[in-house]
Amino acid sequence: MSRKNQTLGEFIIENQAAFKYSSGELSKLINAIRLAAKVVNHEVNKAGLVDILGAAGDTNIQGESQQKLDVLANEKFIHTLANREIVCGIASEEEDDFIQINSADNNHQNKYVVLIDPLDGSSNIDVNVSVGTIFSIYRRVTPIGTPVTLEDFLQPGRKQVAAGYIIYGTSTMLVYTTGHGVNGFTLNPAIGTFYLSHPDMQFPETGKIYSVNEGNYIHFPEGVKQYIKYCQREEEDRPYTSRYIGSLVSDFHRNMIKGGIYIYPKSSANQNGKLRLLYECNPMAFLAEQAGGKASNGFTPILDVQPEELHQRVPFFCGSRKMVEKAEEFMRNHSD
Ligand SMILES: O=P(O)(O)OC[C@H]1O[C@](O)(COP(=O)(O)O)[C@@H](O)[C@@H]1O
Ligand SMILES: [Mg+2]
Ligand SMILES: [Mg+2]
Repeated sequence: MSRKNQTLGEFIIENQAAFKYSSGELSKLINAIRLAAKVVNHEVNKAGLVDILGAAGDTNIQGESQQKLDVLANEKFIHTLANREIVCGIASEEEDDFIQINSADNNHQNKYVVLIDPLDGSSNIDVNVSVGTIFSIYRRVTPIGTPVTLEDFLQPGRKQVAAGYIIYGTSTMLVYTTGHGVNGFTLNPAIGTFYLSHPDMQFPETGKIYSVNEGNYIHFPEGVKQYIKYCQREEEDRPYTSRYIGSLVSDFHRNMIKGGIYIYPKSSANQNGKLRLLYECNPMAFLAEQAGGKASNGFTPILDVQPEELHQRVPFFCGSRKMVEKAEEFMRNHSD
């Protein structure tokens, strides 16, 4: 039974037995993510002091200008994961293709693939607003002893064995699930240890916060426009409050604690929206469902969407169950 203020290390060991394939490898993997999180946290916290603010000068496969911290966080996570004999492949927002990681005996014995958004909320890095890292973990489907293939990464979200995020905010937290609820751990920077501060996190069934970039309003589908109008009307428990940090991890985290909905819909400019299915929407959807919330593309649960490409985008509706259901109702009733 998890105890408040238990360390993350203790929690991982104690909960390992609850995991179906428990051979200790997933625990080692979560421990590696914990280590990489601390390394990146250290860099984020002193970002203004050393030369890691601003653009790195390259663009990633999505045509986005890479920030120096995007590149640094990407390197730290890949390096930390690759050196621990647990992963056979890594895919990242900042890498065009997936990275093959062979086991020390050269026999492709490792079982897990990891997909990461090394630095989420890149537009907020230089302005000292909270950012994050998102991770998603699958067991490979191709035979052990053979190199991983794209097939190992293009699994529906429902197949995830673990997912989570790190939020580098007023405090640094690691929030994750292995399919047995969602738990949040806060880093004590003085001693570099994560403690269980938010056991069994739950989305309130409904809330009064909506998060959407209204600057894109005119390009939104009619269903989203009508839902935003519904949120703003003086009726019942409305109007709701608009809150949009512009870092998915931070908007999600706030909504999970206070109740709310985050929407990044398709638009006339982006037919599939902006967020990436594999390393943004799937992990957040797994967390949302494990915390009693809901996540869809406006119609279908995100976790049931069959991925086709590594960096594919998907419209994203996520948060308190009743609010997402209401938004879906508007999408059904107001098709473009
Ligand atoms: O500036 P916009 O278009 O509202 O987009 C903000 C969204 O884009 C993101 O920054 C995309 O993630 P990255 O920063 O990892 O590319 C989300 O964190 C955020 O919710
Ligand atoms: Mg992101
Ligand atoms: Mg990113």
